[in-house]
Amino acid sequence: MTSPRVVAVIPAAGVGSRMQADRPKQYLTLNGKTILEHTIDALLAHPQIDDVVVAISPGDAYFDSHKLRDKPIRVVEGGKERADSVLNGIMMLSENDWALVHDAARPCVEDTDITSLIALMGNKDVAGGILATPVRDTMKRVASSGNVISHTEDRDGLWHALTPQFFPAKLLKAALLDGLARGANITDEASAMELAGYKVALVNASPANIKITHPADLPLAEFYLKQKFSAHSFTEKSDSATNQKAQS
Ligand SMILES: Nc1ccn([C@@H]2O[C@H](COP(=O)(O)OP(=O)(O)OP(=O)(O)O)[C@@H](O)[C@H]2O)c(=O)n1
Ligand SMILES: C[C@](O)(CO)[C@H](O)COP(=O)(O)O
Repeated sequence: MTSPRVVAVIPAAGVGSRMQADRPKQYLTLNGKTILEHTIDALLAHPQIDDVVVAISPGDAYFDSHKLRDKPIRVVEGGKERADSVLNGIMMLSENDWALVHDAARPCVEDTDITSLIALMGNKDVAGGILATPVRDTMKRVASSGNVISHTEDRDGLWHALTPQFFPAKLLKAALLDGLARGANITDEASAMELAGYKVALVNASPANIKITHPADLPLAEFYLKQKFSAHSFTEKSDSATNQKAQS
């Protein structure tokens, strides 16, 4: 029996209001490429990802000018909320596919972390999983309004959910439809799967996989992308050196 396909679904239909830029943040340029192109290229480059679906806003005025349709991807319309965009993307998948949902705003994702996440496909104890990183700061809860601390949250066992988030497309589609129908606040795929009663695993991943949200995130993402690129080119150089040695 052939193994299920892994299809990346990239929600890229946001407006980026918190970035306060002159365009949606996924079309801001870092190191010569748009954030969206960095993210698409990172997923297309992963050997275990079979297909890429991108959800863009119906009124997107940037996608075509950046020649992104020239890439081997499929494009769908995004929706009002992120969960709607994800659902529209998942509608393009077959029943046996696994969906690897990854924010367009996270271009710094490490391929090794994606590999670790996809390995969950063989784990029968969970429905799927997400990349995550442990909370490092003391976490405070403020009173309902204002900025006065009501108490300190126990941070033991607290994690930042990242993306990609990886589940069988059939289960995720049903969980999203049910969660949205119930009016639940679905801010990531795992919250829909948890609501549906599934076990979801965390994969401890690089904290460099930031979601570019505010202006201060841009230079940090630029730094991480440069690090990634130099690490990959070092690997390619050392691999080719090894191959040359093997052939000599
Ligand atoms: N209706 C929406 C809203 C968000 N997204 C995508 O979901 C990802 C994470 O969302 P977020 O960081 O909140 O992006 P925005 O919604 O664009 O940002 P903001 O909340 O600041 O407007 C982004 O890649 C964004 O493009 C989407 O596809 N469809
Ligand atoms: C999916 C996500 O990136 C996991 O942390 C996050 O929930 C997206 O939230 P946003 O408000 O749509 O940026």
